[in-house]
Amino acid sequence: MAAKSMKCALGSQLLTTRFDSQSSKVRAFSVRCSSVPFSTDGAAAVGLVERPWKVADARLVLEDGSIWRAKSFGASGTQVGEVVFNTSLTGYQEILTDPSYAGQFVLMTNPHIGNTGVNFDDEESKQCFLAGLVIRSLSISTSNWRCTGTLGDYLAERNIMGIYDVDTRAITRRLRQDGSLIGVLSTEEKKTDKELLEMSRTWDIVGVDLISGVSCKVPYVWVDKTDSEWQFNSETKGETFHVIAYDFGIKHNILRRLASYGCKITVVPSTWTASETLKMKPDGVIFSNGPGDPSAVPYAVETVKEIIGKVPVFGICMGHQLLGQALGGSTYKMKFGHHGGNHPVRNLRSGRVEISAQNHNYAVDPASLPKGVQVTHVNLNDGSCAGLAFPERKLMSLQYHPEASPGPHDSDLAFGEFMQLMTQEKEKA
Ligand SMILES: NC(=O)CC[C@H](N)C(=O)O
Repeated sequence: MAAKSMKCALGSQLLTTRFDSQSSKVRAFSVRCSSVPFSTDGAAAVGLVERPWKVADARLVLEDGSIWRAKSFGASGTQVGEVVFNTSLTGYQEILTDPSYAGQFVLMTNPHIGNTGVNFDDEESKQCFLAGLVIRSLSISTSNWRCTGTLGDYLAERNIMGIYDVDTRAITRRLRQDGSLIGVLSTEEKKTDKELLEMSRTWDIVGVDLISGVSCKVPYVWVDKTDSEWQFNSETKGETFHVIAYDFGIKHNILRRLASYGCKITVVPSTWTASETLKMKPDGVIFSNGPGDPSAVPYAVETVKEIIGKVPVFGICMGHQLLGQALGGSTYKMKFGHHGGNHPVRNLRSGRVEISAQNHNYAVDPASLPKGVQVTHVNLNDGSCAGLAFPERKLMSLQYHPEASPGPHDSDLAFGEFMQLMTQEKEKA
């Protein structure tokens, strides 16, 4: 009798299914769990026998003095960072690999995370730069045709801490009320609550250059495109533009979308000078997304200043904030920022509302911008500036993510607008 065995690795657990290929009947089924939890309420579990899959106790100590007890998965140790909440329902792997989260703990408001595991295609950068992951319930099993591993193993291999069985709703309400908070996550029992609190109160993310830690070190050429189901814009002319993309922490899908629109792309480090860029005679320049405080990177603002007006430029998120500053405007820190795949934005030129993917803690103050700069998009949740254009100086920018990944694709047309900007410029020459 021909029998086959299918194995699916789930952390250090093993799920084995044996089936008879002639009768197609499952003959044996076993699940071994040692690191993947069932969701249990921490308080309710008191007095119960410890579950075998629990890795370690962890504490998240926030700077307001609150202490959140949780269970740990992924890496162990002690880590400090700013806690932000993300309202995306899907796409945790893209979120984990978005370099703009460097220095931050991402708390997912969706309570059930890990159910699709991880795969090779959903990486948005070569590394996880975030401080850690905070979730309510870690899925006991993974089920997806692309799955190549579990979330727990993925985080452990990348030395990223995660916690589950923590009241993510209560923390989110606190962050909404009081604003973003610095926190320290620790699995080290010998560290006292006081020590961890002290650590959270002496660390700061404002004024720190986080871009230099995530940017590439040398230029490289990007060629990968998105798959065919991403072809939303039938009006692309198929012209080839050479685009220089400044890597302030660039997400791969920005590069894939540009490649799909027919661009030849050279990615350059954040410190690449304007004169080196202009010498390469690009048709356009992208200023990418990136982590941290836009006021902490004056060298990048200088570079942007020297490039604008000379070639068409498109700023995305951090790139948009740097453009705002380069134009003479100012940026400010928001109360708790925007993080998620469900933010409504109004395109003021078309009147169209786009549901957008967002991830930022800073915003451009439109009142600080000089005459001639147009606010093209507004976030409908709080009225903040979500996009700019200055046709005279061939620039456009968005505070959010037209490349999605994860998130809705409503704003992909922005890449088409950038192609138009480059076409107009080519026609003038
Ligand atoms: N996604 C990004 O580029 C983030 C921009 C900036 N670091 C902010 O938090 O506002």
